[in-house]
Amino acid sequence: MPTSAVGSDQNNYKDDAMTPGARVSAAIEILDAMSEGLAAEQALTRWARQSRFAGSKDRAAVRDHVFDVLRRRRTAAYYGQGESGRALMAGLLYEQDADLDNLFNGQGHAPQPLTDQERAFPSAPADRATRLNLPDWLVPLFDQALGEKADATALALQDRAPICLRVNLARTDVAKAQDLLREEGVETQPNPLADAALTVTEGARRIRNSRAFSEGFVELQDAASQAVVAALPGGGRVLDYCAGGGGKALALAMDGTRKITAHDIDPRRMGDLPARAARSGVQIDTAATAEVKAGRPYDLVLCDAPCSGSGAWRRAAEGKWTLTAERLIELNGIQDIILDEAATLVAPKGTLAYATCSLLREENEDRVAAFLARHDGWKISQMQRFDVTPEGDGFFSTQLTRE
Ligand SMILES: C[S@@+](CC[C@H](N)C(=O)[O-])C[C@H]1O[C@@H](n2cnc3c(N)ncnc32)[C@H](O)[C@@H]1O
Repeated sequence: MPTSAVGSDQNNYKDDAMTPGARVSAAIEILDAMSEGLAAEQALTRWARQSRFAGSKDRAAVRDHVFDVLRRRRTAAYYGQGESGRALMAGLLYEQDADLDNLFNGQGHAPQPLTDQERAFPSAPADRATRLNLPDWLVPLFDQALGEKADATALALQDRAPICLRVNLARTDVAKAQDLLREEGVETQPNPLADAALTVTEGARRIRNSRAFSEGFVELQDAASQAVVAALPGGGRVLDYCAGGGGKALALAMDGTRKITAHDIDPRRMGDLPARAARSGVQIDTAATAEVKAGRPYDLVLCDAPCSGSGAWRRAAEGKWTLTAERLIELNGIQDIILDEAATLVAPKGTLAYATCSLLREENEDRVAAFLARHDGWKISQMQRFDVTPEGDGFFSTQLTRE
């Protein structure tokens, strides 16, 4: 075990064995590893393996530093006057008004003190894209999609996302779930976006080990994502066409009125779904593409399509910097194919629901318009946009019905 990275309790494997400065050094090391091509999660995992001395609070603090930089990479680089891990951390901490002298003090494993040149932080950026922490090419797309909300939305994406839970109403009610969570040190408050949604206000790191979670009383799920499902028609045969890990399928199953089939082009993504469904006490069948076709028609087909994830860039901030115009066009092609395939599976008078966690018109309204231009006999029965807020992620959903 390295010794100088830890404080005076270095042999006790405490939750917070590292000094604040050592945590900054760790974040710098991880950001530098990312500039050599590692993804954030890979770089964090590698650091954690090499840093067994770090306690859970240390790991959480280092992770927060890294993801804070990813959300604010452009302003961090601007204030830090460079792209190195050290420059990014200095820029971020300057922007956060942190005590730089204390953090960059060269003691133990803390980073060396800032040089005079590093300390010459520039004044606030005049450039709009930098100020909004967006790549240049995305600014017009934000303007087109969000109009006067564009700046506020981009700025909201700089902050940490809320941690939301879905109370499994198949098992319990909201008040009982809150009590159960409270007994285990997790404080919550009702989230206005959906009846079963809670926002975690304290003890988020205890959720995964809690009885409430392990016994299926609550699931981690963004509140806007829950609201999208809550707006869907109840009853009947339902196909979750892009089920992935099954978050929406589980939410769909909760009211017990629907017979649910989950499908994904990559069935491995649904690998945990049977266990998650069993834990939640709900029934979800998984099916391959051929079985899904044989089993048509469905009263409701939900397409929770792959997308840029721009509405959820607070959680997956790397996407903001790795998305390209070419990839966006590629995603649009996939989204069109999914809608075309799914439309063939919907019963007469049935509903085709399309959802993305994207903010961009290209992935949302434009895909729906293109679908309607390709297919006669469908009409929009509902269309909703969810803003990026302290309550939930940005989302888009449309319900199309067969005339
Ligand atoms: C946004 S994710 C789904 C998330 C999931 N619904 C949830 O709530 O946890 C999109 C999923 O669509 C799947 N997918 C991509 N192309 C597809 C296609 N042509 N048909 C069906 N699924 C597809 C991907 O494998 C991915 O798992």
